[in-house]
Amino acid sequence: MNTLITIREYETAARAVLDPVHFDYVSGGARDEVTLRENEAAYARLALLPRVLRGNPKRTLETRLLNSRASMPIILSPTAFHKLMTGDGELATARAAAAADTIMITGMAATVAVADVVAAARAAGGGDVWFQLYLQTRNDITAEIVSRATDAGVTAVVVTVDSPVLGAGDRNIRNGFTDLPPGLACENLRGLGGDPTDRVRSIELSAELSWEHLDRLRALTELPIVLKGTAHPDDARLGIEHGADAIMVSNHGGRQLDGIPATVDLLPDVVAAVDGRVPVLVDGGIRRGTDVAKALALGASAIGIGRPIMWGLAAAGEQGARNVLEILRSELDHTLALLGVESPAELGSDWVVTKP
Ligand SMILES: Cc1cc2nc3c(=O)[nH]c(=O)nc-3n(C[C@H](O)[C@H](O)[C@H](O)COP(=O)(O)O)c2cc1C
Ligand SMILES: CC(C)CC(=O)C(=O)O
Repeated sequence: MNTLITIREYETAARAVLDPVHFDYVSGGARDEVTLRENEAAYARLALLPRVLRGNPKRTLETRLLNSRASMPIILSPTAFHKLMTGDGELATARAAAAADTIMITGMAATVAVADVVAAARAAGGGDVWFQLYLQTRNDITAEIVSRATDAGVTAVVVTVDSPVLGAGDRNIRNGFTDLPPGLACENLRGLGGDPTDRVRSIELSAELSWEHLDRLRALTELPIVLKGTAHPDDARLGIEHGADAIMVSNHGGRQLDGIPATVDLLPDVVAAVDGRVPVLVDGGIRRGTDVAKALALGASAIGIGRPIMWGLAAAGEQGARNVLEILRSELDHTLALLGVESPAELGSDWVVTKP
């Protein structure tokens, strides 16, 4: 699959091989998909302003985030159900992330248990794994899930807070996609079902959750906590007050509230509110190295990609996910060269202009 040279081509390749129901699940968004389209369109509305003759022959993309390091500021956002894309599921993803020497955020809704994901990343030579959590209303269940992730060796917990209820994907409703096919399950919830006939517990999304639940999580783990899915600057501030060690600006790839702004448009106000106290990450709609550079210039310490990895996995398994990461790495490096900088840290808001 080395003939594929852009993320867009991976999307096309994924469409060609996947069951259309699963392609729609991955690629679709909520309702009219306004936010899904906006996430990408907003990057196109921003332009980059290069500087010239700066004598920067060497570049580095090396990034430090919380207690982790990555070879580049491009990490893997958490996405559910990788076994729908490729037989090895999250094991393939973990190997690809390790090969790229970057951070994989494995999901609570993974089809491979977190311990096996971390083991696969380690066996492939490294790459930190973070664990994405949906807070459960029952603290003992949250505690058990976090304890499994901690024992597995993850180095941060990413708490997704944009999902008091499940987003409404019209494509999924039309396709009748409600359940995983037989044989696949959310392995991180195995054995938590209580009822012996339902050994894999269902993921509970709840509108009952409040900042108190985050306080309880803060009390039960020493791992850094990343708050994922904040849009309002005041929620970023509140998150830090309640113990978050990083903020991830995300609209869940346009899969939750349709009509919420593009994440890159939300980013500057959140960065201002956070005021350097903790790192800010962003995901949604990033398909090119130039998009990565724009997000970094607007204050992100790193960016996450969701669908591109899924498309890579669908098109060519582990190798496809690796290629996706290498395409973005090489595009970002090339963009930095054209901008006249030697590292992401040099970028600031004066490198970006909004087109009229
Ligand atoms: C198929 C799919 C499944 C996802 N599952 C989760 C999940 O389980 N937990 C979560 O926090 N975010 C989930 N997300 C959202 C991603 O973490 C991320 O915010 C989003 O995909 C970024 O946008 P992008 O796909 O345009 O890169 C999912 C996204 C996709 C496309
Ligand atoms: C609720 C999860 C199981 C999946 C998810 O977050 C998504 O598909 O966007």
